[in-house]
Amino acid sequence: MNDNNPSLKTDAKALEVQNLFKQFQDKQVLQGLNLTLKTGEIYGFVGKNGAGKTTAMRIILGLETANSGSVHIAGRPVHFGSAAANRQVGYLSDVPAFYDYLSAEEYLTLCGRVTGIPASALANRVQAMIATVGLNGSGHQRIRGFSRGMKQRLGIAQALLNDPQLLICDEPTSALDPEGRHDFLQLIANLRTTMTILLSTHILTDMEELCDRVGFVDHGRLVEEGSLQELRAKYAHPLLRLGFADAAQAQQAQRALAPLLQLQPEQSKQAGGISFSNSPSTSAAAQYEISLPYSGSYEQTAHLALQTLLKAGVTPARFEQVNPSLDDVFMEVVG
Ligand SMILES: Nc1ncnc2c1ncn2[C@@H]1O[C@H](COP(=O)(O)OP(=O)(O)OP(=O)(O)O)[C@@H](O)[C@H]1O
Repeated sequence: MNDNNPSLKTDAKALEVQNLFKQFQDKQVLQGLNLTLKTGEIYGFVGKNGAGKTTAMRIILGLETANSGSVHIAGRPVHFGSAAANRQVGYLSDVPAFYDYLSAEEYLTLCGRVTGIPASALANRVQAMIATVGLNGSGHQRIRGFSRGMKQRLGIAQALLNDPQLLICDEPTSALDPEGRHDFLQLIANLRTTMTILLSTHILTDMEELCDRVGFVDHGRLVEEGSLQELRAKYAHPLLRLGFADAAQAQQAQRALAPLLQLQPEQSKQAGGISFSNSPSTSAAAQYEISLPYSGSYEQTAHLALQTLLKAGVTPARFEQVNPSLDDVFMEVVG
């Protein structure tokens, strides 16, 4: 697929957003957003509700005007309402809308006609897309009977119909159950290297496996970006997490470990200290929990912590190494 796709063979940036500003009434939504996607990468666009992700995506798609700034796709400028831009980009919304009295094949054929795919190529293209998204056998079925996951697959088929250089997915997994999410993410992973993909999401665990890079947007600005490895190294410190059977043991452990790690017990977890978890939903041992951030070797830290606890006469009910998740990094950057 995409053998004729020039963006995958040139040095032009797949997407270049420069200094984008957008105001709705008196609300400044985008405040100098810069975003550059390398050709062929999968990029996670992450931000809290209202950070400006959808607005940015709509401007990239030529569906919304910007007050100032520029958007280029594969070196070509995008203007509001520009059909040329739409041809280069495939778009999938969180809950795509269809004419659900049509079958998947009829719907894709209609979309292909509207977007000008030559009649001679259309039938084959529709079948190829149905196969790509794993809807074989369901092409004749009315969309009305499709599950959400199937609809999302059909949405991807529609987005890919024009052989876009850039695929933009806005919260594509938010309406799916875990199995639907898994299948959808696998489908996106299979598209890796055939095109450039920009995915916005709140479900950060979905990004962990999939994205080559992640960018955090906050108040309409890109505040940080990098590979997960880079972001973890910069922001997220690994933890030793220890669970205790009761509060007394946890407090005793806390006193013993505090001088060892040169941390004051009253420091908050965010400040890199020791904290108690008292979530009623967790097991007894997990309710009295101490988290110890560390840098350097896990083995050395774990030995030291265990020796200290044994000396203090406290036995942890649970002892685990916790690697920071993307959620932790996100909280650190925009929390
Ligand atoms: N057409 C509009 N008119 C007025 N305000 C708007 C319009 N579109 C978006 N906004 C406002 O712009 C802000 C950013 O919205 P946007 O949808 O871009 O954020 P988002 O990061 O995609 O958030 P979410 O994850 O909740 O979709 C919000 O405060 C929203 O209410």
